[in-house]
Amino acid sequence: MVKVAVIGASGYTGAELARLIQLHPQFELTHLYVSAGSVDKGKPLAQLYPNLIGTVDLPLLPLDEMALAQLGNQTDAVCLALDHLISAELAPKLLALGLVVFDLSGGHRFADASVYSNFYGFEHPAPELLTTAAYGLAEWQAERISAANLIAVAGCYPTASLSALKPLKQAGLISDGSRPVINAVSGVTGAGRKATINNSFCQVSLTPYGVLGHRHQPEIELQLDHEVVFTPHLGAFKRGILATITVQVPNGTTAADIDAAYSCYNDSSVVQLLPTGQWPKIDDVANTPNCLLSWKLDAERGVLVVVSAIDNLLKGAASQALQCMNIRFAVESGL
Ligand SMILES: NC(=O)C1=CN([C@@H]2O[C@H](COP(=O)(O)OP(=O)(O)OC[C@H]3O[C@@H](n4cnc5c(N)ncnc54)[C@H](OP(=O)(O)O)[C@@H]3O)[C@@H](O)[C@H]2O)C=CC1
Ligand SMILES: CC(=O)N[C@@H](CCC(=O)OP(=O)(O)O)C(=O)O
Repeated sequence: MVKVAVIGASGYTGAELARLIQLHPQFELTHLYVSAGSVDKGKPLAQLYPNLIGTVDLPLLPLDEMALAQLGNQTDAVCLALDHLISAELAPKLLALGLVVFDLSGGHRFADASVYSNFYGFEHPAPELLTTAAYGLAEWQAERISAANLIAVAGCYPTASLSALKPLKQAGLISDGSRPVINAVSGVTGAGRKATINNSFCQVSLTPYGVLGHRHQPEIELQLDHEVVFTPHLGAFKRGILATITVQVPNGTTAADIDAAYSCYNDSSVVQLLPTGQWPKIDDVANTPNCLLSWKLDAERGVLVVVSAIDNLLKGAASQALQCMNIRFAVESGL
């Protein structure tokens, strides 16, 4: 059994990940942590999430210096379901203890530290680590993930977008000089568990945010090696992301070319193509680890529309982290 602890376990992604690890036949969930001063320290996780009663019995422990120092003897891997800067500060300490670190935040997704000052609002505290991290988009980075001790689990919108776009890029089906246009809507759990005025029920409607400046635009561009225009939206539902992506394809592109590009997912149980004419819905992916894709081509005008749907807390975070853990420790799926 591989022993795993979760830090940030009372949050939305941490709680999902705790459940998935607990149910995995080859992982043992050892500890759940919150901050040293957390109002939830000492409470069983299942008190915060009663759907976990009988599944996860562990309490939320305060992560003080002593708990941190002991982790090296108590566990093999640690998952960070934390704010980006806190993750970036903790990761070097955990790696120094010999632990394998799976970071669900954006704290290690860029080799170039200047992205953190430009898009995240902080100077990265451990820039020397950034080139050692494997990007955790499971279907595309298995080789690097299997060899890394620091895995930067892919972002939620980037997962939806890249799952749709990478097969096209790989097949040369994105016109040179064009920028795919990604319009994506996320449910409110994407903003985390902490209450703010922007995620309060009566405030949420359907609106874009982060226009021409969201931190996921450079993440998508880096991993796609192609410029895009990305516009996120917040919608009045709990969980899920639906991305509608418009792509300019080269002259002469046929439906058979698109089919061939997406055949890379033929053996995937997670990323699945819907039959032509059937579009994914949020309800089809909420509470599942799947990414559902569907597309339509206007061959005459060279325009392709691809729709991609995921659960932001699962394929966009926790179940993707579990996929990465499966790859890193060479164990069976357990999803
Ligand atoms: N929500 C989503 O859809 C997605 C989120 N992510 C990323 O995953 C990370 C977690 O997100 P999410 O679950 O939504 O966040 P939440 O705000 O829901 O949870 C954050 C967790 O971190 C804990 N925490 C805060 N400070 C510390 C600390 N110093 N030490 C230990 N624990 C701490 C909080 O508990 P307490 O404050 O009580 O200590 C809580 O358990 C973020 O980086 C986010 O960007 C990635 C993909 C999707
Ligand atoms: C609806 C909402 O607020 N979504 C979050 C994205 C989710 C997230 O946590 O981003 P990472 O994947 O980079 O960690 C946002 O736009 O900041």
